[in-house]
Amino acid sequence: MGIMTSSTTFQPVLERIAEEIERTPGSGRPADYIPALAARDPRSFGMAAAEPDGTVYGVGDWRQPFSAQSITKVFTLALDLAREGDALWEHVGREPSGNPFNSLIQLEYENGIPRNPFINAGALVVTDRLHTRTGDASGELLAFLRAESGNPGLTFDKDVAASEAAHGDRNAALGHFMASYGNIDNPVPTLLEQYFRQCSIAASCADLALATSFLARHGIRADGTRLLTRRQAKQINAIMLTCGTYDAAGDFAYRVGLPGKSGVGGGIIAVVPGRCTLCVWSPGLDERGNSVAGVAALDRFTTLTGLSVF
Ligand SMILES: NC(=O)CC[C@H](N)C(=O)O
Repeated sequence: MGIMTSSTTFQPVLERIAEEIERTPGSGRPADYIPALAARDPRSFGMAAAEPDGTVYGVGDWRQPFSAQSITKVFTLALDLAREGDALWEHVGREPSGNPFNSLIQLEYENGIPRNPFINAGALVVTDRLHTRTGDASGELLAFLRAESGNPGLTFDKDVAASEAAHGDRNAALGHFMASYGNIDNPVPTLLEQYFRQCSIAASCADLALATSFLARHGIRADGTRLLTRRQAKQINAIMLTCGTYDAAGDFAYRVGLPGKSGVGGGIIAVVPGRCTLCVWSPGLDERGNSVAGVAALDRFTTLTGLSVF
């Protein structure tokens, strides 16, 4: 297959990738620290590509909802940045952490200011600030995802949220620790409830590829209104590239060459600015919490199409 031109449909390349993935034995394991996620079939695989005009292509389980988890951190960041602008960066950094997504270790050295908005500590800060500004951070997020995906049926998965809350000691520790530095406004239990609801949102590859399209459209929402300035959209894409897959961000950039964001539900979103967005889902994770087949599929996509930011 040659390098893609702007008029090419993405369907054949997605089909080819799905065939290749099917031929490679499934590897990785579903997240087991959130019991409700452990039950997923690691062989599930879906992939969608959305063009900026809303055309979506897909293969496999691309219409099956899965737990969005940390993918939602991209959207809460966008929603908060749109409201508060650069003041946010006094409360959370923009550097890769080089540590696992739920690590506590850097926080004390860095006085309760998390390295970036995509590790759990940073996402807690962003959700806290969005909650202060809107009174309902997770509700704001859900409304945004419904509007951008065009799917009014998107909803929270109460079982996943409850399962995570019941095993949420580490996120609670992060929240309380940052509160001790004055970097959390809301009561920590309120914040955790918001954060677990946020992570529990169930959505398909098609939904999430469409919901990410504002980043391919340089900040413009599905209805044509502007959420982010072009510069802010560029900034979020840059943070996805450097921090979106945690301590594997270097390897993800090396293999895939796109801004991306993973979640422990096995989903990964990625952006080809100006051209398309992608969402791939397969629940088997590597030891850093990224979908094994998902990264492989995105690697194949950029290799086969020649579409990457490099
Ligand atoms: N990497 C992830 O998807 C982590 C999100 C998960 N809800 C957690 O806080 O542990």
